[in-house]
Amino acid sequence: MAAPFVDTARITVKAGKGGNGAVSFHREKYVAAGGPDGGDGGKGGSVILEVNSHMSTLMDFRYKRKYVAANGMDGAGKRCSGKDGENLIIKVPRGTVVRDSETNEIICDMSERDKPFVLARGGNGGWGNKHFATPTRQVPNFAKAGLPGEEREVILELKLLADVGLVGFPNVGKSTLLSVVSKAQPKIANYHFTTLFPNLGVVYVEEGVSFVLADIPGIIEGASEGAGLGHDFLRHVDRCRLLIHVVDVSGSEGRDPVADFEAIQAELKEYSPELAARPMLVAGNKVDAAYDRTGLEALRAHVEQLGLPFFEISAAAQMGTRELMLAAARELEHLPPITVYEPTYVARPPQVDTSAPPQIHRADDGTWIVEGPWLERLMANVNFGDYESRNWFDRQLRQSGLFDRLEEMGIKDGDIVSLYNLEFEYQR
Ligand SMILES: Nc1nc2c(ncn2[C@@H]2O[C@H](COP(=O)(O)OP(=O)(O)OP(=O)(O)O)[C@@H](O)[C@H]2O)c(=O)[nH]1
Ligand SMILES: [Mg+2]
Repeated sequence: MAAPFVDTARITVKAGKGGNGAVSFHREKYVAAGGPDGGDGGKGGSVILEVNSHMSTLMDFRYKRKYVAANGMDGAGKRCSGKDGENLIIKVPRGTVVRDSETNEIICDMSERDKPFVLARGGNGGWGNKHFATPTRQVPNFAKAGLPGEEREVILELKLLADVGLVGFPNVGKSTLLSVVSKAQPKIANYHFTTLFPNLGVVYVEEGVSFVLADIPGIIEGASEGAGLGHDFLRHVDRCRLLIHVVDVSGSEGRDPVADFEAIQAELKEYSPELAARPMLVAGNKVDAAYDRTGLEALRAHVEQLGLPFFEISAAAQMGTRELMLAAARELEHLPPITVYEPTYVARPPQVDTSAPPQIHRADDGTWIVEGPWLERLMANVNFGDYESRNWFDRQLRQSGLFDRLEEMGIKDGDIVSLYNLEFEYQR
């Protein structure tokens, strides 16, 4: 499978514990009772979030879920303070929103923020006994322990996923286009619904000019009623500033480009009128195979009449693709970011028949791999950025009997379960 698309992750962060203060007394030859000289413990390291603008997904967080900063060192004699624990810096893509996993409250929004954010504060070091000598207590035989560091579980969600989104019927060459203009390697095949999860790629247009391009599953007529993969995954292009509508103009499948174009426009409108009205470029693809140019020219006339720019391309032969990307970059220059976080569309989860038993096998590394056609459909329709949608997904999984099956097979707490592009630790 191509690099999975991850727009949400759950991680635990733990700041370092403060070092303990020391109990120690000054010792020197011929000095009988030296005073207390126990040093303080060092401060525990904090866990700090920082934006890295080169990251565009939350992928890394699938593989590492626990982030622990270093503890402070204990104090020592001779008034030596313990060393502070080192801070742990976690890099997140710009646009990451951090929520508390229990209350779902937004802790911080790393969209506009260029300053680091302290997510979990390190515990203070304990005082050494040198602080506790008083005229009446000359031999303080105690010191303070370091304080624990903060620990919390948070959910990272990525918004502003891509600047430009590819939309169109299945099999028109959206993934091929992404693969030739970026380093992304989405799955490409000559059948419908090759792409099940969105793919992202960074398009470097010229020095200093780049944007993120998203390739999503194809949509078909009736998608708003749940046909094909439905249209819920359009949420992944909800926040794209620009859409590129890809149409197959080769006439190879006996399709009419103008009718195809209009059918997709209608589905976009059905999903969200706002999205349908987004700035759009239209790409007539597979011109290399368009032996009859009638459909192509009809589409060009139709699109230009609507006032939309039209591009003739062959993604496979890389013809016209650079011009298209340059035009996209030029458009983006004057399109403001879309910062509404809450999706304008509330997902209506489709009916998914989960009665067929899933296929389960155990990988060499112990991961439980779960596969099944209904699972694909669940995955394509869940929006992990949306609380309701996540709950719906959880419910469906539970009802499917998957967890009972896993328990029969001997799954233990802490084992990793992998469902397509989602991995989680099993907890009873
Ligand atoms: N002749 C020709 N074939 C192309 C071109 N671009 C893509 N194809 C072929 O069209 C088929 C579908 O390409 P994909 O890129 O997988 O299409 P898609 O739109 O991503 O399809 P879904 O993921 O199913 O929505 C593949 O067999 C490609 O090789 C092109 O410019 N010319
Ligand atoms: Mg595809």
